[in-house]
Amino acid sequence: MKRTDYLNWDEYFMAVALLSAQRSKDPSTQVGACVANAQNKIVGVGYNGFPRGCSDDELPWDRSGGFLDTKYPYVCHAELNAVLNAISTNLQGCRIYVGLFPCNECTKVIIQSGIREIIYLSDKYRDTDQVRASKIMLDKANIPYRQLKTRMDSLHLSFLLPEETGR
Ligand SMILES: O=c1[nH]c(=O)n([C@H]2C[C@H](O)[C@@H](COP(=O)(O)O)O2)cc1CO
Ligand SMILES: [Zn+2]
Repeated sequence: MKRTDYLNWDEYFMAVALLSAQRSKDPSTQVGACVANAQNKIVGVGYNGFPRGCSDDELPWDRSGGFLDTKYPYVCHAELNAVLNAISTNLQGCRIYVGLFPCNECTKVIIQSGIREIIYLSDKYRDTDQVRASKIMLDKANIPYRQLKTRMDSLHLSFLLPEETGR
């Protein structure tokens, strides 16, 4: 009898996005993204972080203050990193799984890369003009977006060996 509680594809790619988010140093919002192609192969992952060579210890993670004293001008969003880290710049027919609804800047990157669907978890910034602009562009470009519906609230990973957990 095969297992019945295995992850479906949507859950699997979202879990990869959430795992990637655990790499983020942002103290307030950790975002991960995972790009899967039509064959259900992962072709890119990313999380929010400062550009390569820009030290996490020198740039600020603050949310408020003068613009240059906050993270906002510097941080690369998870979706941008996932697309840039992808094995090809042509992501025609791919889906992107992301923990947070993409902002307008990432939406432009997503559309231009050829991604054809967005699956997200949180839409906590839905009342911002950035997210409104995202949805205007996605609707015009005929790129569907949907919130992931899943049976599970959480997923447990253990680094213990099976013999150590007694399972
Ligand atoms: O789609 C997104 N992808 C993404 O990676 N981010 C990042 C940028 C910031 O590091 C963080 C948002 O920070 P905050 O929630 O503190 O404003 O999440 C933010 C968004 C939504 O704007
Ligand atoms: Zn963004």
